[in-house]
Amino acid sequence: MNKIQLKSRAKINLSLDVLGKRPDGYHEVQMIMQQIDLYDIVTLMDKRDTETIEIITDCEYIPRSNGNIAYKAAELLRDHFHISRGLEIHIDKRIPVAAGLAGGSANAAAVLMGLNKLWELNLSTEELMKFGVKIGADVPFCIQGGAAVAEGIGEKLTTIKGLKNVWMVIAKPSISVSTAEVYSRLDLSKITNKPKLSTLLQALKDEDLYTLCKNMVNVLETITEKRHPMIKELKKKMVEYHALGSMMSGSGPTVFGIFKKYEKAKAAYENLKVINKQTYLVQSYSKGYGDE
Ligand SMILES: C[C@@](CO)(OP(=O)(O)O)[C@H](O)COP(=O)(O)OP(=O)(O)OC[C@H]1O[C@@H](n2ccc(N)nc2=O)[C@H](O)[C@@H]1O
Ligand SMILES: Nc1ncnc2c1ncn2[C@@H]1O[C@H](COP(=O)(O)OP(=O)(O)O)[C@@H](O)[C@H]1O
Repeated sequence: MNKIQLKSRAKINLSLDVLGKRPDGYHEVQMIMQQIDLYDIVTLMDKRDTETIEIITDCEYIPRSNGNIAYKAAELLRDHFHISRGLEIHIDKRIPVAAGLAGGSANAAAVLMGLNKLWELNLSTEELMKFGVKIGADVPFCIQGGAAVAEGIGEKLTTIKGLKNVWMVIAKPSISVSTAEVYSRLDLSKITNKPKLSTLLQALKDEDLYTLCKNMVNVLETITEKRHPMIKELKKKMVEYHALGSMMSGSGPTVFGIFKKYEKAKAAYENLKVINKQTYLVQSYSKGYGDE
């Protein structure tokens, strides 16, 4: 095999709580992660006439050098296993960049999963996830896929029953947010509204979208919202267009709305697209990765 193609899916956070700060600067989190069917296409091509790793993409917002996290993922495996072959990584970007949707982490996860096959490394999912966390806190979840409670810095995962084929509208305002900056602005002593994990997990088990939507909380939301009032406006609009609930994903600025019926989601999508260009109509995704 000398070529492999994977869908590299985005995630949203159905809840996000920050429990503390570690000595290394990272934060202890507790969050519900849910993959969605919004994806980049990552193609890996084995190159035997060179030893270089090359990123090929039309997207002007991501690095083509070793600053690209997909490059870092390939470099990590190549150096660890002393692989003396080259690689082309083609990234067809559809997930908005720096959005709180883990697009970069999903690309890195796809590279690790793909190279495991292309270079016949025979690593288990757990082993791939250990390499993944060296690249980014969200990478292990992107390898596992589906839905999970993520703890630690995001790498300790418990698989849960997530949302099955639920319609959502995803709206990314045309502003970029730095995850590191959002975490650094968070004052742990000032968090008043925290998500109730057990209530949310029960709602997911019961497929009770109303209770889920009523109880979704992201403690990073107020931080990003303060700088970008557009987030609050988008959430308000989502609800006006009949979303059962709406929240910011991750460190933002993307806002998602959850809908009971496709028709309502479609109407909200059509309306929001007029005022916010990067708007998507998608379903939640409940399976893991695979060659596609
Ligand atoms: C907020 C979340 C929620 O899913 O997602 P995004 O908004 O990035 O999608 C994650 O916690 C982001 O994970 P990820 O984006 O992979 O983080 P990394 O690249 O490892 O770290 C970027 C920076 O964020 C901060 N960081 C990240 C994770 C964490 N648990 N605590 C932190 O303090 C650190 O300052 C770190 O330098
Ligand atoms: N393959 C990649 N895809 C997306 N962003 C990348 C990639 N490699 C590096 N980056 C950089 O990582 C940062 C965060 O990107 P991304 O993963 O899309 O956002 P988030 O962590 O908010 O979900 C951006 O500034 C981007 O330039």
